[in-house]
Amino acid sequence: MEKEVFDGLVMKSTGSWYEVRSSSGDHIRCTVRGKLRLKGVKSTNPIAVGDRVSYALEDEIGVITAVHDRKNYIIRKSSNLSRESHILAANLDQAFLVVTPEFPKTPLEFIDRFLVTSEAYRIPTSIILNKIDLFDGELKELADYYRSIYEHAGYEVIETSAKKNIGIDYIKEKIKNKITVFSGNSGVGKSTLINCIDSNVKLKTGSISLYHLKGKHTTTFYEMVEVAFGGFIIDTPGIKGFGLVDINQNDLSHYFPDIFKFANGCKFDNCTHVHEPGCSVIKAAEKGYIGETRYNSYLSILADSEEKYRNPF
Ligand SMILES: Nc1nc2c(ncn2[C@@H]2O[C@H](COP(=O)(O)OP(=O)(O)OP(=O)(O)O)[C@@H](O)[C@H]2O)c(=O)[nH]1
Ligand SMILES: [Zn+2]
Repeated sequence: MEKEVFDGLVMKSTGSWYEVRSSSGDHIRCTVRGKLRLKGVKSTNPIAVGDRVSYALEDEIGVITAVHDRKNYIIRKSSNLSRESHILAANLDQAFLVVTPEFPKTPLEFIDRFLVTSEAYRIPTSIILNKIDLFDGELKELADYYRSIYEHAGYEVIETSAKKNIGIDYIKEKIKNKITVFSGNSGVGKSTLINCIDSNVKLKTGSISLYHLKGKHTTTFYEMVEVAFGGFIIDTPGIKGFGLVDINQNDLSHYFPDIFKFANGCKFDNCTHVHEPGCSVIKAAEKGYIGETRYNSYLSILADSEEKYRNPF
């Protein structure tokens, strides 16, 4: 007799077993047997947090039989030397990048690099300007400066104070029934914020060591947590952006929507918008239509990718 197959959502992955949430909310420990064929992805882990899977039950244990098509995923190279990649999470509805203009200062270029990766992965991203309670008086200008840069670039900027309970209801509304990744530098208040959203949520990330021929190397697995009012949160402590995306120099401007919208006026199709004559991006930057800091980050990331191109190892 054919075994009954259920649909579930992967909440946790350790690389060897998975925690899958059933449609009724139970958590089932699952394994994978044999090889799961996945289209187009060469990765060390076939299943990641956020994956929707089919599984069959054998006694109390689930066996994952299929991974459903992903709408997106974030991936990291297993190591610098490796061609294999590790999928960190899949099917993300949105990312919240938590930043503070001071205490501690989140560098603008860090924000821009994060946004490049989230654009590349097609994950809608909002910027959360946290600790807004600290930015009154003279410091208000600084918060306004951050806000205006990213609103002008087309991103939603949400001001919050985890301490004074500002903006929290709005965040809750946005999280409801979605998979949301929280990211941001250490100390910006991610944990405090998440604790305000749902005080029962205790986020963890597990580090599991994998031994490769080239020596020890640590891989981080993400874990998803369900919030009481519906929805799932993934916390990504300390990571820089979503990790590596290989971006072709000609494609970089695609990931700056505020820059890319001017690119179709450029004289040359392969314009890098750095020095070319007849470049409408340069013109737009000079006229202030493109934010100065955004354009500078574009140049800086482009220079990095040129460097990598010349010295791939
Ligand atoms: N004034 C003020 N302080 C805050 C706010 N949110 C968080 N903090 C404080 O900022 C410090 C860092 O907060 P955490 O929540 O630990 O920061 P985190 O981003 O989770 O840091 P990591 O765990 O290192 O990634 C703590 O002392 C918090 O009390 C806020 O809205 N206003
Ligand atoms: Zn151009």
